[in-house]
Amino acid sequence: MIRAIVTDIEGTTSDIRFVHNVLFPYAREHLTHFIEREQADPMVASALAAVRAEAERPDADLNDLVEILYSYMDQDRKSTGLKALQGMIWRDGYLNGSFKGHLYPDVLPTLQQWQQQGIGLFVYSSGSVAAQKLLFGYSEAGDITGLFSGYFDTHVGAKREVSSYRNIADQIGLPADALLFLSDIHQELDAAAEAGWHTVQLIRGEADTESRHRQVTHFAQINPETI
Ligand SMILES: CSCCC(=O)C(=O)COP(=O)(O)O
Ligand SMILES: [Mg+2]
Repeated sequence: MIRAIVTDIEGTTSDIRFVHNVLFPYAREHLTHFIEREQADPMVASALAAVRAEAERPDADLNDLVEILYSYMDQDRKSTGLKALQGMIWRDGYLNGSFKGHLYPDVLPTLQQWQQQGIGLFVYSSGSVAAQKLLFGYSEAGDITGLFSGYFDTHVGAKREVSSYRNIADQIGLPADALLFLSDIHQELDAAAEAGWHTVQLIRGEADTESRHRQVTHFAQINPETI
């Protein structure tokens, strides 16, 4: 029996184009000024230290860090330091009304239904937990963070690693076969399935012919009671 559902964001609850055409360019545009302005903030300093460590460039100055971060953004590298900084930059964009978090229309009513059924709801994204809370806190449907019991980011591990799903199951405190992971990326679902989770793939765009996971186009097609 499914007792908790963990959902990806990009391509699952929200349009990949919102992330790639709105969020990522906003972070890119404001990165240099943000780092110059906020470098003394302990959370910014900690994220910059993480980037120096990841790049194995302990002596990198601000110019070097901007160059490294631009290259990570070009590669869409799921760097924990970059993701922390992007989340902090997006905060300004949400607060000043530059954008709201995109949600597919089927997402909110189905999450509400699952919550009423007593199913725990969680998020797992490469975006930082702070960025996840912003997207759902300033979503097109208003603040829906109350639906979620917890959030996970790359601090538990990368999304294609089996150990990440074991870590999440430990933190939620449920056995793997009581957990359902929703994602658009079959490699992430492969890792979750190897950890013993149930999986469903969201196909919001083109079909994925390489996938061995059950595929749906909307959340409303998923009935946790029959999984
Ligand atoms: C919190 S929305 C931004 C998501 C993000 O930054 C990202 O890189 C999405 O990556 P994912 O592995 O979750 O598809
Ligand atoms: Mg995704």
